[in-house]
Amino acid sequence: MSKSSQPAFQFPTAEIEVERAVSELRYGRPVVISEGDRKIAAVALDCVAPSLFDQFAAITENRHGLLLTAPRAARLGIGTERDVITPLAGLSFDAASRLAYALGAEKPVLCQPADALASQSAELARLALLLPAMVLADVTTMGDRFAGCCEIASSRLRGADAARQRFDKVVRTRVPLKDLGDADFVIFRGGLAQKDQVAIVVGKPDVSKTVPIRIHSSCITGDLCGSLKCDCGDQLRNGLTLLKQAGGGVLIYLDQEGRGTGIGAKMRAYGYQHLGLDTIDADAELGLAEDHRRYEAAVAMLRLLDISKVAVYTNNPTKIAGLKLGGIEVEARAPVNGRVTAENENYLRTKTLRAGHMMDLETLVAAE
Ligand SMILES: Nc1nc2c(ncn2[C@@H]2O[C@H](COP(=O)(O)OP(=O)(O)OP(=O)(O)O)[C@@H](O)[C@H]2O)c(=O)[nH]1
Ligand SMILES: [Zn+2]
Repeated sequence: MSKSSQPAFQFPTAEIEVERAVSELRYGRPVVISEGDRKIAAVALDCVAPSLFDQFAAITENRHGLLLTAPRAARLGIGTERDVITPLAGLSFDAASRLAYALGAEKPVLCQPADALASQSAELARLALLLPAMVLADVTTMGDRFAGCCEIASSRLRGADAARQRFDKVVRTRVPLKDLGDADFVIFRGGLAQKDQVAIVVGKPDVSKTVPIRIHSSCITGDLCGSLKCDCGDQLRNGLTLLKQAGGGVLIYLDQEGRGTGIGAKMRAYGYQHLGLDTIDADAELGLAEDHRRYEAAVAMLRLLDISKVAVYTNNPTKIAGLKLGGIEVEARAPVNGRVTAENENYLRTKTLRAGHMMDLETLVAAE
């Protein structure tokens, strides 16, 4: 066998490149995103070390800028519906951070619309569960100053989208649950920069018929610790009970802390909620949209469980839309509620009024 035909490891897929770029951002290192001849370098303010931030400024000769996503720009009073970039020349790490996500920051004097390549860097940050506050510089003509950094073509970012629905079933094992009897925990692996996902099969649902399901987004504070700030813990346990009462069903537990923004962003947002902002405005201060969740994983998991027709326990219309988009037939929808408390009432009201959740809050409050 000639040398050139020797077998060799190659990892050419778009999702592997994206996952490497995501990992670099999470370690606080710059990533170069290219399109044709054009290249931008991007580093996430959320986890770059101040010394590397200064180094980035020096290497780009202060020609760096900060991406302000459309929600952040709106909170700063910038009249635009697009992402914008504001110059960072002369600004310290702390000043840039204030501009990126502090409450009450002043509107920057200069900004220009961000192009698609710059906005794509925010998409990478979201995949990395980092704030989309990206420090950017056009490095097209900067030679090999960023040669040591991970580089990804923007087409690879788009090309990786298909991986969001590629999952494998890893293992299915029985777990006895309090008050519910035996359940099967089915673990799935795959997607794009995702942790393992879990489906909990309660009882013995007949997958050839309409299967009762709940799609539940992870909430460490509520599900695990009984936080009173949201209704998640109650919804998780009530959801499992409803599935049992329906004769068996499946709870898909998705790794989507903080509506897909990650626990770090969620805790920053809680800090702003303690100062009076509602759940949506608090996220917008951080540059985040109303909801970052996607449901390809849920669709893939249902398919791997041979389920194509479901009745869903949810109050959230976007979950139903996500399932339908993936070709799952949604035959019915039923509510699943938790206790309304003094601490979560505003949160539930915001979900109803601003995010269109199908909840009759006044009746729930009256029932308390
Ligand atoms: N960003 C953010 N996320 C939150 C906040 N409170 C709760 N969450 C997250 O919101 C999500 C709620 O998940 P679910 O209970 O499955 O969903 P839901 O959108 O309320 O819909 P249903 O419960 O199905 O009606 C979880 O990912 C929580 O971690 C908050 O104040 N900010
Ligand atoms: Zn919660």
